[in-house]
Amino acid sequence: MPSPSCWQLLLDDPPLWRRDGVLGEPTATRLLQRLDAEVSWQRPTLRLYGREHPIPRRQAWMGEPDAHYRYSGRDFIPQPWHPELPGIKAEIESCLAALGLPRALNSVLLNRYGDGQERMGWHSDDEPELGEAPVIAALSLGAERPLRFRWKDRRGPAFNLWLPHDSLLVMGPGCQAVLQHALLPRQGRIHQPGLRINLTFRHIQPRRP
Ligand SMILES: O=C(O)CCC(=O)C(=O)O
Ligand SMILES: [Fe+2]
Repeated sequence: MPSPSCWQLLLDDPPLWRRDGVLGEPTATRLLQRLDAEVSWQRPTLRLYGREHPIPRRQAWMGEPDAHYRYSGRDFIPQPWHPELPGIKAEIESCLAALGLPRALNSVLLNRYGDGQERMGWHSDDEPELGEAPVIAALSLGAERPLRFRWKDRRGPAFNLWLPHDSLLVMGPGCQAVLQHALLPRQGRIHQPGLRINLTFRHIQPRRP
């Protein structure tokens, strides 16, 4: 069980925490390599202003069979868990319990950014399937990149949270209601990070018939 002192509280209200060295080495690097090689990565298209655009990254959606997810107008049926992931999920659930946020996670969105140009635009993870005040636990593997946050009502300045290899970011209750986040492309030769894979574990409320 991780001790709460390992956590850095990066923002108080709403709460954002980060914990480094979650899996340890060589586990974290081996997981990065296995996921890169073994996951069936997809590049779906999204419809924007009447035109289809391939997403600027690759992704995969995994979890329990009833954890359907609607995202940007598309229905995602989860793939079965990669064999490494149920153990990681259990570890992250005990991390959340240590923060006083007991949650049963039943799905994960994996994002694969091949280089610094691959990215994710501004959004909140506030789909109805995630329920009221969702908690999102995101494990970062590979190249360190900043996740940028901005306030929906512009009450304060935007800020970066750097996410190193083998770190866990927890976006606590309330984050999705008042903040948006984005993984912006990195410009310039000195800012060319390599492969990064991010796993955002979630609890999806199974759809009622
Ligand atoms: O890659 C990241 O760190 C962000 C991923 C994310 O925001 C998401 O999956 O909703
Ligand atoms: Fe997100």
